[in-house]
Amino acid sequence: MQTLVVDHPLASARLTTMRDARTEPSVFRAALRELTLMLVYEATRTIEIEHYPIHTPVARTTGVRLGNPPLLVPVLRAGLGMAEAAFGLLPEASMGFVGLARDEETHQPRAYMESLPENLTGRPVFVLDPMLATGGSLQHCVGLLTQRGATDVTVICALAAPEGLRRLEEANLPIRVITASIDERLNDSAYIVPGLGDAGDRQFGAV
Ligand SMILES: O=P(O)(O)OC[C@H]1O[C@H](OP(=O)(O)OP(=O)(O)O)[C@H](O)[C@@H]1O
Ligand SMILES: O=c1cc[nH]c(=O)[nH]1
Ligand SMILES: [Mg+2]
Repeated sequence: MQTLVVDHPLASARLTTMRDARTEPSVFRAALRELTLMLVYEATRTIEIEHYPIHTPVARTTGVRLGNPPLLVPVLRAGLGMAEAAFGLLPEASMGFVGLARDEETHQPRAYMESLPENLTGRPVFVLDPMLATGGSLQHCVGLLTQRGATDVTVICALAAPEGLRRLEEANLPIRVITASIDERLNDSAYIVPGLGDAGDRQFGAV
């Protein structure tokens, strides 16, 4: 499994805003949107392109467009805060949705929503979720994608825990992970340390 840490100063500054417990939800959402732009920019560096002829006002030249736009899959709720930014950079993309909520006691993901194309053979997929903690939620989500034939999955997250990365690595999934930070560890409640708390609650309020 390939893991890319985007440790750009602008990314680190947005992440710091998100980590700070004093940050208001509206500011947290803006920082996540801007961080997502940077992560998606890196994720698309090697995306398939095709060349085609165009005319500028001055001359003929060769242009570039995406050859095989990805399916974007935000993981609800917290991944919703990344959806608009990713779609903005990739207007040619389509979007599917997966809803998962982690049980507070067992830390296992409970699936409550799934809206995905039947066949993902040959289609790149970008999964959007700010948090990779135990890795259970993303392992479940990637499982839904590989069952449909996906073999090229990029997981884009703001923060990852070493434990979750290890779990995904051991599951031998066809994925690469792009994140702004690999934090220290998980605590006894399976929260990332130092982390940023509950990414869903920080954006939308506690439910
Ligand atoms: O790696 P894991 O241990 O599975 O934890 C990560 C998951 O936890 C958070 O979602 P949560 O379950 O809190 O749902 P929410 O987005 O509705 O808050 C987060 O957005 C991930 O989906
Ligand atoms: O630290 C964590 C772990 C799981 N989910 C979150 O939102 N935050
Ligand atoms: Mg949550």
